[in-house]
Amino acid sequence: MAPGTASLALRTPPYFCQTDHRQRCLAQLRSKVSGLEKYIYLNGLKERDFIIFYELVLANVLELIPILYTPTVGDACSNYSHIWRHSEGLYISIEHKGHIRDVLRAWPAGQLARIAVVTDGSRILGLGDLGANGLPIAIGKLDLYIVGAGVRPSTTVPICLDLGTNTQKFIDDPLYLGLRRKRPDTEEMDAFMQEFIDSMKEIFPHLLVQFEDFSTDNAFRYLDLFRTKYCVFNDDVGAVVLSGFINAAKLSSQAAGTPLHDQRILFFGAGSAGIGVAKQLMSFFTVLGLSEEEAKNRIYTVDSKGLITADRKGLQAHKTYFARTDYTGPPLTSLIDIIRFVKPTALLGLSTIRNAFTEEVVRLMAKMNKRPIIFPLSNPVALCEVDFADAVQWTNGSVIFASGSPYKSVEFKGKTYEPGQGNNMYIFPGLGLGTILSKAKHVTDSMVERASIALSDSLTREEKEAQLVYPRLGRIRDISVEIAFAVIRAAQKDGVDGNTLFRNLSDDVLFDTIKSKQWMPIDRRSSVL
Ligand SMILES: NC(=O)c1ccc[n+]([C@@H]2O[C@H](COP(=O)([O-])OP(=O)(O)OC[C@H]3O[C@@H](n4cnc5c(N)ncnc54)[C@H](O)[C@@H]3O)[C@@H](O)[C@H]2O)c1
Ligand SMILES: O=C(O)C[C@H](O)C(=O)O
Ligand SMILES: [Mg+2]
Repeated sequence: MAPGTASLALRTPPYFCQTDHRQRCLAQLRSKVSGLEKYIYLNGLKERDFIIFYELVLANVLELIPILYTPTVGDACSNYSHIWRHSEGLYISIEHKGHIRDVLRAWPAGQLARIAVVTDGSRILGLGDLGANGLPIAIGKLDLYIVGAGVRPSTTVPICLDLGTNTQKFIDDPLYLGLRRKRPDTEEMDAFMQEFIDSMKEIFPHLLVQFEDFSTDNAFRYLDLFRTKYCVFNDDVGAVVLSGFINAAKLSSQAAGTPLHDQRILFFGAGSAGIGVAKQLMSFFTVLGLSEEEAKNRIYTVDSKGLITADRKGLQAHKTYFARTDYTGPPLTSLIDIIRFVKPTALLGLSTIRNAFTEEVVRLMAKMNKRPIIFPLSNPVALCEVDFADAVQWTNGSVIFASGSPYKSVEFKGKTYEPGQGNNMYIFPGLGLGTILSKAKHVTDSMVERASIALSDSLTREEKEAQLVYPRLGRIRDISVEIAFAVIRAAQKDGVDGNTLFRNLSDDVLFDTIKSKQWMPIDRRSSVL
């Protein structure tokens, strides 16, 4: 026997079968009771055998995505310093300032890197400032790119910027993984971010950067500062809601017998997500022929102080655009009073306030609308504005519903109701794939908008008949191809595509080309580096 063979034979049981082992792993996973235990198991499996890991996720998308991603990833982030097992992403600390390049060089992907998700942990989902515990959100998003769009694992770079945290309990936690200091002031942070983005461009020249879960002001500021110079975007200020809203508005207008542009949208929550989504929804009206002013007039925003009006003192910059000038009375603070004033056809929640859409609120929406659109979009589930079963019951089944986090179907009066999931996970995988394949220099507004429209158009006839507003998640890979296709064509139209060869491809050939580029877990060379 050759040296070493005996020990190898001892390591692998003689009748070991890979297919059985997949089933074994699934059984082991399912034997775990809590979501967090399942997350830890999957995380270990990925480290041990990334092929089996991705095979299992691809074969069980509906069961496993909610563990790797929202909502369970929220628990993983909250507890990350305690459940940490091994290094799995890149930490860049504010103490690395001056030599960020060297830290980036240590990541093995180098020139092969195509996509990074970067968080500074300052607003993870609706869970607040989690500091260095934010890394799993970047990993979860990248798993969606891999599973949902077929991006090659070895080209992904999860990054957590460790700039300290303003959450004292983490600073006091002896197991906390990050820097024990408060976050820097704007000047120090801006200088760090500029060096970071310049270094990224130098070390990873072909990289698309997704900013994720930065606190509101920084989310807007860094996107504005960097988006024309680098290939960056932020999916939290974005597109998925437009897709679902287009389909929801068709159903609700049809039921009411009113024109589509009569929709009036009330945003409960006016942070980076609320205002970002509101801006994206402007195009719903402008493509119907309304002017910018008319479109803006159909959107109302609410924050913790009530309906946002232009006469409010000290209004934050990002809230001024939608501030109302048609209300000058005493501040309208109760959601019921606001709904009575606005008479919305659609109520969207991005407030992080659990159960903010009370029975009274939901019943009032149903009284005012034959088919009220209610989208409680705050993540994770524990912060969702209303549960699906309640929304169905309180509207007697008339609600058109989509939430940020997943809900199960419910039975009501002998009928099955299927919820929509208005989560940006439908958009960013395809948007990323299209951007990478077209080698786009920037992510333009129309690339994002086309991604959104492609998603709303992607419903099958059966899904339309079932009155869904989003396609079923099990089809995410095919949906991502449709989105990537639309994104590539939009990049070409805007002249930002670096891969000009795609311009000459017919639609059918481009479609097949995108499909052929999707990574499948059969290629062991594409290990998670
Ligand atoms: N579904 C999705 O795809 C998606 C995408 C992005 C963000 N989100 C979710 O949206 C939520 C908000 O994210 P963000 O970045 O805008 O957070 P944020 O903290 O910046 O904004 C929260 C907003 O809610 C308002 N608010 C807080 N308490 C309120 C109250 N009692 N009444 C009325 N308004 C109140 C705040 O004033 C603020 O305007 C998070 O839970 C996040 O997970 C969902
Ligand atoms: O991460 C998610 O589930 C969606 C979104 O990016 C969020 O911040 O809530
Ligand atoms: Mg996010």
